[in-house]
Amino acid sequence: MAAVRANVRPFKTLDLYPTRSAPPRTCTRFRCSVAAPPRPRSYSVTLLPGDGIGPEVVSVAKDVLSVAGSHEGIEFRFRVMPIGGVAIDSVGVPLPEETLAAAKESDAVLLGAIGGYKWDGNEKHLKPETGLLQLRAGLGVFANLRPAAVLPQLVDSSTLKKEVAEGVDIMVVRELTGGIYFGKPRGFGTNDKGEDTGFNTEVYSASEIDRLARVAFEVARKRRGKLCSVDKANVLEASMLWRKRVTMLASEFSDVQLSHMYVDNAAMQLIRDPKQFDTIVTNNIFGDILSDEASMLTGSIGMLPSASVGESGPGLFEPIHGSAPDIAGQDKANPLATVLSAAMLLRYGLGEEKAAKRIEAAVMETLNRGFRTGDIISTGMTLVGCKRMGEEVLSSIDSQKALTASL
Ligand SMILES: NC(=O)c1ccc[n+]([C@@H]2O[C@H](COP(=O)([O-])OP(=O)(O)OC[C@H]3O[C@@H](n4cnc5c(N)ncnc54)[C@H](O)[C@@H]3O)[C@@H](O)[C@H]2O)c1
Ligand SMILES: CC(C)[C@H](C(=O)O)[C@@H](O)C(=O)O
Ligand SMILES: [Mg+2]
Repeated sequence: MAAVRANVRPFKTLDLYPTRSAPPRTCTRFRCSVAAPPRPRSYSVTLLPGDGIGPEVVSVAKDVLSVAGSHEGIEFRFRVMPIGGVAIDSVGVPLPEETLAAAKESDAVLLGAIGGYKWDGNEKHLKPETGLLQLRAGLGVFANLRPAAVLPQLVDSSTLKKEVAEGVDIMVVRELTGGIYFGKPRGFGTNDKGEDTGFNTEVYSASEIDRLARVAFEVARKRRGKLCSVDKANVLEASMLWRKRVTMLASEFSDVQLSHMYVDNAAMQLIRDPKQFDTIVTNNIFGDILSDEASMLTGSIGMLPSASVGESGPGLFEPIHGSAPDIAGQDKANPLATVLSAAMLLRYGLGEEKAAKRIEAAVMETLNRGFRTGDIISTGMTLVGCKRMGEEVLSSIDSQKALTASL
């Protein structure tokens, strides 16, 4: 494994849709041409179920990974580690050293969700969310890809009119390890009137913007060639630099059509006419908010996967939703965001395109067969829980296999 880690991994081409071209065996994303090392067929995956619905959805995704992998001759070595609230309760910190070490040593990391009411009042360093931010920073996964595509089967689950929602296919490229989430100074203080204050700092360096923008241009190039950079450059200095750097980089990507939009307008345009967007690139906090908004175009936040990647090392794959404490432990969670994150893990984390496609096709087939969790239910469909949805995806994988065998 050490030899693999010393090289750029073969994984991360940025074609996020299964119907498009297969990934090359060299890394194009960062303009390097290092030959891909021989591809192992046995992978270590660190599972971080976390809190709330996290364990429920990760359990389904683990089974789906195992079965899809077995059909493609892939074996997984899973290691389950604590993060978030469960880690605080068991070892006193939201990201135990052992968890970060295991994640770094593995080939890919799959996370469920963290957080819950129980820990909401904790000090910052003892919040589950702090553990997640430490994990992202520790893995150096600065580029967070959040695809929001309206599947034909779920057009009626969108809260928007059919003609507005149909055909939406957006990729949000969110900066993940900088900006106001990590900027200093931050903290609590007192102003000159003796009032309590709380403060954070939105700060970006040119190199942080450049590396993320390059990923976004490459994503856009492989999609429909349109990149919209979302900022607040009419007010914020960090956004002014953001816009300047993104504009400068555009000359390296003359085949990509770059536009800029203020974030308040972008929030409105996403609802007014979402089909105008192809790829969106934005900072950490705007990306957090806009991707939740974009998820609702597709019917439910329970459908949206994500992949977070850095320049080297394992990627982090997680649904964009949280721990959903309101439905945790009730077998009501939609596991498909995590199942689709597992597909992204195979494609972008491990370069296992066929297995990724197998999972995505099984999800489509399961929806075609009418199975829906409560968040995406519509008239005439069959309401199922989290576990049953997982079983139906597994059965769809097996029926694909049977079909292939009979051809
Ligand atoms: N990456 C993460 O781990 C992550 C992301 C967001 C929020 N959180 C944490 O999760 C906790 C709850 O946050 P929140 O309520 O603002 O957001 P949330 O995403 O957990 O839930 C928002 C709403 O969406 C629903 N929902 C979310 N995922 C679903 C799924 N898979 N299937 C069906 N319905 C689903 C929930 O039931 C809830 O009504 C907080 O502690 C927050 O910090 C964690
Ligand atoms: C839980 C929180 C730290 C996290 C974020 O803000 O990045 C979440 O909202 C997400 O979208 O993954
Ligand atoms: Mg979020």
